[in-house]
Amino acid sequence: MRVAYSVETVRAAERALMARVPEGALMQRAAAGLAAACANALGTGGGVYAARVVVLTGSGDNGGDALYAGARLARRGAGVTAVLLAPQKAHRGGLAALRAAGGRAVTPEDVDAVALVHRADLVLDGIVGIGGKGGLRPGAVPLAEAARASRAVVVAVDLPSGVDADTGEVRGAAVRADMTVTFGTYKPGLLVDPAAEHAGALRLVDIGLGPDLDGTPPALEALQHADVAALLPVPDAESDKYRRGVVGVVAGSERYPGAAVLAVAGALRAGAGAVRYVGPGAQAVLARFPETLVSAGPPHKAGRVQAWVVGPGLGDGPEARRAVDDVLASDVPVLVDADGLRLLDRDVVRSRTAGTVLTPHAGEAAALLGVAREEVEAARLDHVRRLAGAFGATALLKGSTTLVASPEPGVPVRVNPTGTSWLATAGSGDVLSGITGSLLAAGLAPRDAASVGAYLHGLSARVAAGPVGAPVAAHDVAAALPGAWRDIRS
Ligand SMILES: NC(=O)C1=CN([C@@H]2O[C@H](COP(=O)(O)OP(=O)(O)OC[C@H]3O[C@@H](n4cnc5c(N)ncnc54)[C@H](OP(=O)(O)O)[C@@H]3O)[C@@H](O)[C@H]2O)[C@@H](O)CC1
Ligand SMILES: Nc1ncnc2c1ncn2[C@@H]1O[C@H](COP(=O)(O)OP(=O)(O)O)[C@@H](O)[C@H]1O
Ligand SMILES: [K+]
Repeated sequence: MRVAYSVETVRAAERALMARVPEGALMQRAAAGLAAACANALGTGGGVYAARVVVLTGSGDNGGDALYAGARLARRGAGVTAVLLAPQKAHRGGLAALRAAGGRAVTPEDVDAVALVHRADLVLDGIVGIGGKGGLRPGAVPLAEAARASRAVVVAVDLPSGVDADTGEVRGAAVRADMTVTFGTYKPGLLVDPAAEHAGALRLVDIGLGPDLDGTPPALEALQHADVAALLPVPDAESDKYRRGVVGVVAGSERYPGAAVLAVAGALRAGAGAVRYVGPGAQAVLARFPETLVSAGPPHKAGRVQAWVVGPGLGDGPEARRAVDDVLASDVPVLVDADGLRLLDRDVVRSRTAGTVLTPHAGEAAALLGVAREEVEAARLDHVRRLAGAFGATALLKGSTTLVASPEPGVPVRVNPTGTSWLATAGSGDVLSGITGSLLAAGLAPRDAASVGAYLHGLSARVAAGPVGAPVAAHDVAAALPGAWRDIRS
């Protein structure tokens, strides 16, 4: 499991650890790891010796880390120039170390710092770290832009400056890095868009914070293969189709029978023993998947299921509304997606005794919360938590980083690491509903079903897109599910 802690927790752990280690030790650990990562990055170009390194230096310890790392690179023969954005407040020890190693320090008033950045092989972004508030200040903006436009490798120190460490929001200008070297633990902003997009590849440097973080719940978790393998419902000798779970799918309409086919396609390959389909798309479903158990009539007359999926392609007529109400009145877990989300009654969801999973994209989440879509996209973490709290349900917010929040406060939000933008294709959300519903029917808790569902879905899309990447259609994602399972279990 990859985890990320809030700034408050990081600060508390740092204080506890600092009391036990010599002064400055943590910064030296950070700088050593940072310099090694930079040397590595330069190694793939011309190497450290004679490389042109520019250190963008702010007023705090983030700049201190960058200056000490610059000193280490200077000792190995790099030409290192620190551009001091707040000369009076630049980290004294770091500055002295850089100068002693043969590096120099300048200010944007003395030199054309933008030109320096343009000529650099590597730019270290030590403007601001976890002490930052808001976007970059005006003086730093041209330098960040120059770094992006140059052919230099841009390495962010702890965080890309200008992004919010706790929320993943980017309110204003921010550095765009090729790589972020972060210390002690991941910060939520490194894993959640839009901030995560600014971070590039992530490297975590161990500075010994682990024991002081243990015992505090992280803000975010990202499942990895081993975690998912332990949660996948694998049949054993005692299993039969009913014990593996039956998932009911209420999806599709005369107008959109394809949504039914795609949701069933996901459900059939995600672990339940059988799939029941209820709705007007039965013919299309059976033509594609003869193993589906179809029925006409209301969902509650369809026979026993262990979980329902309701909503994809359902439309919003009276039949659709009745189907949503019927399913929500059941005492088994229910996943509500797409059109189903428009037909929801918040109080009905809140009063359910079995689990409910809501799977909106940003636009649907915005409608459920009564805010603008752009606000949801800008502050995904905040809105997925609000959605879960408001509906007393597990919320899975789809998009560039898919997030899963539980209604209980204090439970870490799960962020899906397997997503790929090849998934941005019509109908792929229907497949995700089927997968996640199937996992619910197989007995996974709502939060696990949603996060394992998103993981399998993203991985299947990657498998389908292939190592180089190529367009995939939603049914390709469903067809690639067995490959993703095998990859996780091997
Ligand atoms: N935690 C750990 O275990 C370890 C942490 N370590 C390192 O320390 C870093 C945190 O250092 P920190 O506390 O000195 O804060 P930091 O981010 O340098 O900001 C300082 C000042 O910047 C300013 N400022 C604010 N917003 C701004 C903006 N948008 N744009 C520009 N400037 C802005 C504001 O000062 P002001 O100018 O307002 O006086 C603020 O006070 C951390 O990220 C990591 O790199 C490691 O050494 C090892 C162990
Ligand atoms: N830029 C992106 N990067 C990664 N995944 C994405 C991106 N855009 C969309 N997705 C994923 O694609 C799926 C689209 O689902 P949805 O919006 O419901 O579409 P549809 O209704 O057409 O099925 C979701 O799983 C979502 O997380
Ligand atoms: K930084």
